[in-house]
Amino acid sequence: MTPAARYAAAIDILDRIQTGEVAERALTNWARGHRFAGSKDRAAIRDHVFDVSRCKASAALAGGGQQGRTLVAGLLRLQGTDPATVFTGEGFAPDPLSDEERAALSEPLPDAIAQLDWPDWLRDQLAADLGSDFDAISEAMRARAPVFLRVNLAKTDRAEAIAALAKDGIEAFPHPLAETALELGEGARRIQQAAAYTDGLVELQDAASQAAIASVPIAAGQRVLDYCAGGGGKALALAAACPEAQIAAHDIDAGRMRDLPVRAKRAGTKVAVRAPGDPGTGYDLVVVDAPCSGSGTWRRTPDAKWRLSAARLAELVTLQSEILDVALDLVAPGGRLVYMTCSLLSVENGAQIADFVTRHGCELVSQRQFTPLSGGDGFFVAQLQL
Ligand SMILES: C[S@@+](CC[C@H](N)C(=O)[O-])C[C@H]1O[C@@H](n2cnc3c(N)ncnc32)[C@H](O)[C@@H]1O
Repeated sequence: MTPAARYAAAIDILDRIQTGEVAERALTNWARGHRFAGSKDRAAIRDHVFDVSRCKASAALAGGGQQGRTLVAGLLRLQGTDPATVFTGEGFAPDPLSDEERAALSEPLPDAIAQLDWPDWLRDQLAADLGSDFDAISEAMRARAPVFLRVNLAKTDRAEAIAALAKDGIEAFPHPLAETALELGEGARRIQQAAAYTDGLVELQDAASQAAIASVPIAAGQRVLDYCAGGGGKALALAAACPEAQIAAHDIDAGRMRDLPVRAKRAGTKVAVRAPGDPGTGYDLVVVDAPCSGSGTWRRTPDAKWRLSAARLAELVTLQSEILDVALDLVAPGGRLVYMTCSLLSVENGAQIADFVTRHGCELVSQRQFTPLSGGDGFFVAQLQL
Protein backbone atom coordinates (compact mmCIF):
# COMPACT_ATOMS: atom_id res chain seq x y z
CA MET A 1 0.00 0.00 0.00
CA THR A 2 1.17 3.55 -0.64
CA PRO A 3 1.52 5.92 2.33
CA ALA A 4 -1.61 7.78 1.18
CA ALA A 5 -3.58 4.51 0.83
CA ARG A 6 -2.71 3.72 4.44
CA TYR A 7 -4.23 7.06 5.45
CA ALA A 8 -7.35 6.19 3.42
CA ALA A 9 -7.61 2.91 5.36
CA ALA A 10 -7.20 4.79 8.64
CA ILE A 11 -10.07 7.07 7.58
CA ASP A 12 -12.37 4.04 7.08
CA ILE A 13 -11.42 2.61 10.45
CA LEU A 14 -11.86 5.94 12.26
CA ASP A 15 -15.34 6.22 10.77
CA ARG A 16 -16.16 2.81 12.26
CA ILE A 17 -14.78 3.88 15.63
CA GLN A 18 -16.92 7.02 15.48
CA THR A 19 -20.01 4.78 15.23
CA GLY A 20 -19.05 3.15 18.55
CA GLU A 21 -16.82 0.25 17.45
CA VAL A 22 -13.87 -0.36 19.80
CA ALA A 23 -10.55 0.54 18.11
CA GLU A 24 -8.96 -2.94 18.35
CA ARG A 25 -12.07 -4.57 16.88
CA ALA A 26 -12.34 -2.00 14.09
CA LEU A 27 -8.68 -2.62 13.16
CA THR A 28 -9.14 -6.42 13.22
CA ASN A 29 -12.33 -6.25 11.15
CA TRP A 30 -10.68 -3.99 8.61
CA ALA A 31 -7.68 -6.35 8.30
CA ARG A 32 -10.02 -9.36 7.78
CA GLY A 33 -11.68 -7.61 4.88
CA HIS A 34 -8.38 -6.43 3.32
CA ARG A 35 -6.13 -9.50 3.26
CA PHE A 36 -3.78 -7.83 0.77
CA ALA A 37 -2.53 -5.49 3.51
CA GLY A 38 0.82 -6.74 4.83
CA SER A 39 2.09 -6.49 8.38
CA LYS A 40 3.91 -3.20 7.70
CA ASP A 41 0.72 -1.73 6.22
CA ARG A 42 -1.33 -2.88 9.20
CA ALA A 43 1.23 -1.47 11.65
CA ALA A 44 1.29 1.91 9.85
CA ILE A 45 -2.53 2.06 9.68
CA ARG A 46 -2.76 1.20 13.37
CA ASP A 47 -0.29 3.99 14.17
CA HIS A 48 -2.38 6.50 12.20
CA VAL A 49 -5.59 5.43 13.98
CA PHE A 50 -3.99 5.64 17.42
CA ASP A 51 -2.21 8.92 16.60
CA VAL A 52 -5.59 10.43 15.73
CA SER A 53 -7.32 8.91 18.74
CA ARG A 54 -4.74 10.34 21.17
CA CYS A 55 -5.32 13.82 19.71
CA LYS A 56 -8.92 13.41 18.65
CA ALA A 57 -10.32 16.67 19.98
CA SER A 58 -7.45 18.82 18.68
CA ALA A 59 -7.43 16.98 15.34
CA ALA A 60 -11.18 17.55 15.02
CA LEU A 61 -10.67 21.26 15.66
CA ALA A 62 -7.71 21.48 13.27
CA GLY A 63 -9.55 19.52 10.55
CA GLY A 64 -13.03 20.92 11.05
CA GLY A 65 -15.02 17.85 12.14
CA GLN A 66 -15.26 14.40 13.73
CA GLN A 67 -15.34 12.30 10.53
CA GLY A 68 -12.40 10.09 9.62
CA ARG A 69 -11.39 12.45 6.79
CA THR A 70 -11.40 15.59 8.87
CA LEU A 71 -9.64 13.88 11.77
CA VAL A 72 -6.82 12.62 9.53
CA ALA A 73 -6.51 15.96 7.74
CA GLY A 74 -6.48 17.74 11.12
CA LEU A 75 -3.80 15.40 12.48
CA LEU A 76 -1.60 15.99 9.42
CA ARG A 77 -1.99 19.71 9.92
CA LEU A 78 -1.03 19.41 13.61
CA GLN A 79 2.01 17.38 12.56
CA GLY A 80 3.08 20.10 10.11
CA THR A 81 2.25 18.11 6.94
CA ASP A 82 0.11 19.80 4.28
CA PRO A 83 -3.02 17.55 4.11
CA ALA A 84 -3.33 18.29 0.36
CA THR A 85 -0.18 16.22 -0.23
CA VAL A 86 -2.03 13.12 1.09
CA PHE A 87 -5.59 13.91 -0.06
CA THR A 88 -4.71 13.73 -3.78
CA GLY A 89 -7.30 11.21 -5.02
CA GLU A 90 -4.52 9.45 -6.92
CA GLY A 91 -4.52 5.66 -6.80
CA PHE A 92 -6.00 4.66 -3.44
CA ALA A 93 -5.29 8.01 -1.74
CA PRO A 94 -8.16 9.85 0.00
CA ASP A 95 -10.26 12.06 -2.30
CA PRO A 96 -9.00 15.63 -2.79
CA LEU A 97 -10.07 18.18 -0.17
CA SER A 98 -13.25 20.14 -0.86
CA ASP A 99 -13.24 23.95 -0.65
CA GLU A 100 -15.11 23.69 2.64
CA GLU A 101 -12.51 21.28 4.05
CA ARG A 102 -9.68 23.52 2.85
CA ALA A 103 -11.28 26.51 4.57
CA ALA A 104 -11.66 24.60 7.85
CA LEU A 105 -8.00 23.60 7.66
CA SER A 106 -6.90 27.22 7.56
CA GLU A 107 -8.90 28.39 10.60
CA PRO A 108 -6.59 29.66 13.38
CA LEU A 109 -5.89 27.32 16.31
CA PRO A 110 -5.80 28.16 20.04
CA ASP A 111 -2.46 28.19 21.92
CA ALA A 112 -3.05 25.56 24.63
CA ILE A 113 -4.31 23.01 22.12
CA ALA A 114 -2.93 19.95 23.97
CA GLN A 115 -5.36 20.57 26.84
CA LEU A 116 -8.23 19.84 24.46
CA ASP A 117 -7.20 16.20 24.25
CA TRP A 118 -8.66 15.26 27.62
CA PRO A 119 -12.35 14.42 28.04
CA ASP A 120 -14.16 17.73 28.69
CA TRP A 121 -15.66 16.51 31.98
CA LEU A 122 -12.25 15.49 33.35
CA ARG A 123 -10.03 18.40 32.26
CA ASP A 124 -10.47 20.64 35.33
CA GLN A 125 -10.00 17.71 37.70
CA LEU A 126 -6.76 16.73 35.97
CA ALA A 127 -5.55 20.33 35.89
CA ALA A 128 -6.07 20.54 39.67
CA ASP A 129 -4.43 17.15 40.31
CA LEU A 130 -1.41 17.67 38.06
CA GLY A 131 -0.82 21.32 39.01
CA SER A 132 2.10 23.00 37.29
CA ASP A 133 2.84 19.82 35.28
CA PHE A 134 -0.60 19.83 33.65
CA ASP A 135 0.46 21.44 30.36
CA ALA A 136 3.59 19.32 29.96
CA ILE A 137 1.70 16.11 30.80
CA SER A 138 -1.14 17.06 28.43
CA GLU A 139 1.46 17.39 25.67
CA ALA A 140 3.30 14.18 26.61
CA MET A 141 0.06 12.17 26.57
CA ARG A 142 -0.44 13.02 22.88
CA ALA A 143 2.72 11.16 21.82
CA ARG A 144 3.22 7.43 21.27
CA ALA A 145 4.37 5.58 24.39
CA PRO A 146 7.79 3.91 24.27
CA VAL A 147 8.00 0.12 24.43
CA PHE A 148 9.63 -1.01 27.68
CA LEU A 149 10.94 -4.37 28.75
CA ARG A 150 11.64 -5.68 32.21
CA VAL A 151 14.88 -7.64 32.37
CA ASN A 152 14.22 -10.86 34.28
CA LEU A 153 16.94 -10.75 36.93
CA ALA A 154 16.10 -14.34 37.88
CA LYS A 155 17.69 -15.37 34.54
CA THR A 156 19.96 -12.61 33.27
CA ASP A 157 21.14 -9.01 33.67
CA ARG A 158 20.65 -5.86 31.62
CA ALA A 159 23.85 -6.12 29.58
CA GLU A 160 23.20 -9.74 28.60
CA ALA A 161 19.59 -8.97 27.72
CA ILE A 162 20.67 -6.06 25.49
CA ALA A 163 23.16 -8.34 23.71
CA ALA A 164 20.55 -11.12 23.27
CA LEU A 165 18.05 -8.64 21.80
CA ALA A 166 20.70 -7.25 19.44
CA LYS A 167 21.13 -10.77 17.96
CA ASP A 168 17.50 -10.51 16.82
CA GLY A 169 18.04 -7.01 15.46
CA ILE A 170 16.26 -5.27 18.35
CA GLU A 171 17.83 -2.13 19.82
CA ALA A 172 17.44 -1.73 23.58
CA PHE A 173 18.68 0.99 25.93
CA PRO A 174 18.81 1.07 29.74
CA HIS A 175 16.11 3.38 31.12
CA PRO A 176 16.78 5.39 34.31
CA LEU A 177 13.39 4.72 35.94
CA ALA A 178 14.32 1.20 37.08
CA GLU A 179 17.38 -1.07 37.23
CA THR A 180 15.42 -3.65 35.25
CA ALA A 181 14.03 -1.30 32.57
CA LEU A 182 14.99 -1.29 28.90
CA GLU A 183 13.49 1.04 26.32
CA LEU A 184 13.29 -0.43 22.85
CA GLY A 185 14.36 1.33 19.67
CA GLU A 186 14.58 -0.18 16.19
CA GLY A 187 12.87 -3.58 15.89
CA ALA A 188 10.51 -3.09 18.86
CA ARG A 189 7.58 -4.53 16.92
CA ARG A 190 9.33 -7.90 16.60
CA ILE A 191 9.84 -8.34 20.34
CA GLN A 192 7.42 -11.25 20.79
CA GLN A 193 9.32 -13.31 18.19
CA ALA A 194 12.75 -12.55 19.72
CA ALA A 195 14.62 -15.38 21.48
CA ALA A 196 15.25 -13.12 24.51
CA TYR A 197 11.47 -12.86 24.92
CA THR A 198 10.51 -16.48 24.20
CA ASP A 199 13.34 -17.67 26.51
CA GLY A 200 12.01 -15.52 29.36
CA LEU A 201 15.00 -13.15 29.64
CA VAL A 202 12.66 -10.16 29.26
CA GLU A 203 8.97 -9.36 29.75
CA LEU A 204 6.94 -6.48 28.39
CA GLN A 205 6.29 -4.11 31.29
CA ASP A 206 6.07 -0.37 31.58
CA ALA A 207 9.05 1.33 33.25
CA ALA A 208 6.92 3.07 35.92
CA SER A 209 5.36 -0.27 36.92
CA GLN A 210 8.87 -1.67 37.26
CA ALA A 211 9.97 1.28 39.39
CA ALA A 212 6.90 0.84 41.61
CA ILE A 213 7.62 -2.86 42.15
CA ALA A 214 11.32 -2.11 42.79
CA SER A 215 10.28 0.21 45.64
CA VAL A 216 8.46 -2.62 47.45
CA PRO A 217 10.63 -4.28 50.12
CA ILE A 218 10.43 -8.04 49.76
CA ALA A 219 12.59 -10.66 51.51
CA ALA A 220 13.33 -14.37 51.19
CA GLY A 221 10.72 -16.59 52.80
CA GLN A 222 8.02 -13.91 52.92
CA ARG A 223 4.49 -14.78 51.88
CA VAL A 224 3.35 -12.34 49.22
CA LEU A 225 -0.03 -11.99 47.51
CA ASP A 226 -0.78 -10.16 44.24
CA TYR A 227 -4.50 -9.74 44.97
CA CYS A 228 -5.60 -8.25 41.61
CA ALA A 229 -3.12 -10.22 39.54
CA GLY A 230 -4.76 -10.10 36.10
CA GLY A 231 -2.19 -11.45 33.64
CA GLY A 232 0.35 -11.51 36.48
CA GLY A 233 2.68 -8.66 35.51
CA LYS A 234 3.27 -7.59 39.12
CA ALA A 235 3.44 -11.15 40.53
CA LEU A 236 6.08 -12.07 37.95
CA ALA A 237 8.10 -8.93 38.68
CA LEU A 238 7.97 -9.67 42.42
CA ALA A 239 9.00 -13.29 41.83
CA ALA A 240 11.94 -12.18 39.68
CA ALA A 241 12.99 -9.57 42.26
CA CYS A 242 13.04 -12.17 45.06
CA PRO A 243 12.86 -15.79 43.85
CA GLU A 244 13.11 -17.01 47.47
CA ALA A 245 9.80 -15.33 48.45
CA GLN A 246 6.53 -17.29 48.16
CA ILE A 247 4.41 -15.45 45.61
CA ALA A 248 0.70 -16.13 45.16
CA ALA A 249 -1.60 -14.59 42.56
CA HIS A 250 -5.35 -14.01 42.86
CA ASP A 251 -7.95 -12.29 40.71
CA ILE A 252 -11.73 -12.14 40.74
CA ASP A 253 -11.58 -13.45 37.17
CA ALA A 254 -9.67 -16.74 36.84
CA GLY A 255 -9.61 -16.33 33.04
CA ARG A 256 -7.33 -13.31 33.34
CA MET A 257 -4.71 -15.46 35.08
CA ARG A 258 -4.94 -18.24 32.46
CA ASP A 259 -1.49 -17.58 30.96
CA LEU A 260 0.23 -16.94 34.27
CA PRO A 261 1.61 -20.49 34.82
CA VAL A 262 3.12 -20.48 31.30
CA ARG A 263 4.60 -17.02 31.80
CA ALA A 264 6.04 -18.02 35.19
CA LYS A 265 7.58 -21.15 33.67
CA ARG A 266 9.09 -19.15 30.82
CA ALA A 267 10.55 -16.73 33.38
CA GLY A 268 11.92 -19.58 35.51
CA THR A 269 9.99 -18.34 38.56
CA LYS A 270 7.25 -19.77 40.78
CA VAL A 271 3.85 -18.15 41.25
CA ALA A 272 1.02 -20.08 42.95
CA VAL A 273 -2.35 -19.29 41.39
CA ARG A 274 -5.23 -19.04 43.89
CA ALA A 275 -8.88 -19.56 42.95
CA PRO A 276 -11.10 -16.45 42.82
CA GLY A 277 -12.57 -15.78 46.26
CA ASP A 278 -9.95 -18.00 47.96
CA PRO A 279 -6.90 -15.75 48.23
CA GLY A 280 -5.56 -17.23 51.49
CA THR A 281 -4.62 -15.04 54.45
CA GLY A 282 -1.81 -13.99 56.82
CA TYR A 283 0.47 -12.54 54.11
CA ASP A 284 3.56 -10.47 54.90
CA LEU A 285 2.84 -8.38 51.84
CA VAL A 286 -0.34 -7.87 49.81
CA VAL A 287 -0.17 -5.94 46.55
CA VAL A 288 -3.38 -4.44 45.19
CA ASP A 289 -2.94 -3.36 41.56
CA ALA A 290 -6.47 -2.06 41.47
CA PRO A 291 -8.91 -1.74 38.57
CA CYS A 292 -8.81 1.96 37.65
CA SER A 293 -9.51 4.54 34.96
CA GLY A 294 -6.23 3.62 33.23
CA SER A 295 -5.71 7.35 32.68
CA GLY A 296 -1.95 6.93 33.02
CA THR A 297 -1.90 4.53 30.06
CA TRP A 298 -4.07 6.50 27.66
CA ARG A 299 -1.10 6.95 25.30
CA ARG A 300 -1.39 3.20 24.66
CA THR A 301 -5.19 2.88 24.75
CA PRO A 302 -6.43 6.30 23.66
CA ASP A 303 -9.95 5.22 22.80
CA ALA A 304 -10.43 4.22 26.48
CA LYS A 305 -9.88 7.92 27.27
CA TRP A 306 -12.94 8.91 25.27
CA ARG A 307 -15.07 6.01 26.61
CA LEU A 308 -14.56 6.71 30.34
CA SER A 309 -17.52 8.46 31.97
CA ALA A 310 -17.88 10.29 35.29
CA ALA A 311 -20.28 7.56 36.44
CA ARG A 312 -17.77 4.80 35.62
CA LEU A 313 -14.98 6.67 37.41
CA ALA A 314 -17.17 6.97 40.52
CA GLU A 315 -17.88 3.21 40.36
CA LEU A 316 -14.16 2.48 40.11
CA VAL A 317 -13.36 4.66 43.12
CA THR A 318 -15.94 2.78 45.20
CA LEU A 319 -14.63 -0.58 43.97
CA GLN A 320 -11.03 0.38 44.83
CA SER A 321 -12.07 1.28 48.35
CA GLU A 322 -13.96 -2.03 48.76
CA ILE A 323 -11.02 -4.04 47.41
CA LEU A 324 -8.61 -2.27 49.78
CA ASP A 325 -10.86 -3.14 52.72
CA VAL A 326 -10.92 -6.83 51.74
CA ALA A 327 -7.15 -6.89 51.06
CA LEU A 328 -6.41 -5.37 54.48
CA ASP A 329 -7.80 -8.50 56.16
CA LEU A 330 -5.37 -10.68 54.20
CA VAL A 331 -2.28 -8.97 55.65
CA ALA A 332 -0.62 -10.49 58.75
CA PRO A 333 -0.17 -8.16 61.76
CA GLY A 334 2.90 -5.98 61.10
CA GLY A 335 2.71 -6.74 57.37
CA ARG A 336 2.43 -4.37 54.42
CA LEU A 337 -0.32 -3.44 52.02
CA VAL A 338 0.81 -1.90 48.73
CA TYR A 339 -1.74 -0.12 46.56
CA MET A 340 -1.11 0.66 42.88
CA THR A 341 -3.02 2.10 39.96
CA CYS A 342 -2.12 3.18 36.44
CA SER A 343 -4.04 6.40 37.02
CA LEU A 344 -3.13 10.09 37.09
CA LEU A 345 -6.18 11.03 39.15
CA SER A 346 -5.94 11.88 42.83
CA VAL A 347 -9.42 10.50 43.50
CA GLU A 348 -8.06 7.03 42.65
CA ASN A 349 -4.62 7.63 44.17
CA GLY A 350 -3.65 10.05 46.96
CA ALA A 351 -7.22 10.85 47.96
CA GLN A 352 -8.21 7.17 47.90
CA ILE A 353 -5.30 6.31 50.21
CA ALA A 354 -5.93 9.29 52.50
CA ASP A 355 -9.50 8.05 52.94
CA PHE A 356 -8.25 4.51 53.64
CA VAL A 357 -5.76 5.73 56.25
CA THR A 358 -8.50 7.78 57.94
CA ARG A 359 -10.82 4.77 58.06
CA HIS A 360 -8.28 2.17 59.20
CA GLY A 361 -5.58 4.15 60.96
CA CYS A 362 -2.58 2.34 59.43
CA GLU A 363 0.67 4.13 58.66
CA LEU A 364 1.30 5.53 55.19
CA VAL A 365 4.99 4.72 54.66
CA SER A 366 5.37 6.29 51.21
CA GLN A 367 3.50 7.23 48.09
CA ARG A 368 4.67 8.22 44.64
CA GLN A 369 2.91 9.45 41.52
CA PHE A 370 4.70 8.69 38.25
CA THR A 371 3.79 10.65 35.14
CA PRO A 372 4.83 10.36 31.48
CA LEU A 373 7.28 13.20 32.16
CA SER A 374 9.66 10.55 33.51
CA GLY A 375 9.17 8.42 30.40
CA GLY A 376 6.88 5.64 31.60
CA ASP A 377 3.11 5.58 32.05
CA GLY A 378 1.20 7.47 34.69
CA PHE A 379 1.34 5.17 37.71
CA PHE A 380 0.76 5.44 41.46
CA VAL A 381 2.09 3.39 44.34
CA ALA A 382 1.41 3.74 48.07
CA GLN A 383 2.83 1.57 50.85
CA LEU A 384 0.92 1.06 54.10
CA GLN A 385 2.26 -0.54 57.26
CA LEU A 386 -0.15 -2.39 59.53
C1 LIG B 1 -5.16 -3.26 36.79
S1 LIG B 1 -5.71 -4.85 36.52
C2 LIG B 1 -4.39 -5.82 37.12
C3 LIG B 1 -3.21 -5.88 36.21
C4 LIG B 1 -2.16 -6.88 36.64
N1 LIG B 1 -1.78 -6.71 38.04
C5 LIG B 1 -0.92 -6.86 35.78
O1 LIG B 1 0.13 -6.35 36.21
O2 LIG B 1 -1.00 -7.38 34.67
C6 LIG B 1 -6.93 -5.05 37.76
C7 LIG B 1 -7.41 -6.46 37.98
O3 LIG B 1 -8.28 -6.44 39.11
C8 LIG B 1 -9.20 -7.48 38.93
N2 LIG B 1 -10.33 -7.26 39.86
C9 LIG B 1 -11.42 -6.48 39.68
N3 LIG B 1 -12.21 -6.52 40.75
C10 LIG B 1 -11.59 -7.34 41.65
C11 LIG B 1 -11.93 -7.79 42.95
N4 LIG B 1 -13.05 -7.39 43.56
N5 LIG B 1 -11.08 -8.64 43.57
C12 LIG B 1 -9.95 -9.05 42.96
N6 LIG B 1 -9.59 -8.66 41.71
C13 LIG B 1 -10.40 -7.81 41.08
C14 LIG B 1 -9.55 -7.43 37.47
O4 LIG B 1 -10.08 -8.65 37.02
C15 LIG B 1 -8.19 -7.07 36.84
O5 LIG B 1 -7.54 -8.23 36.38
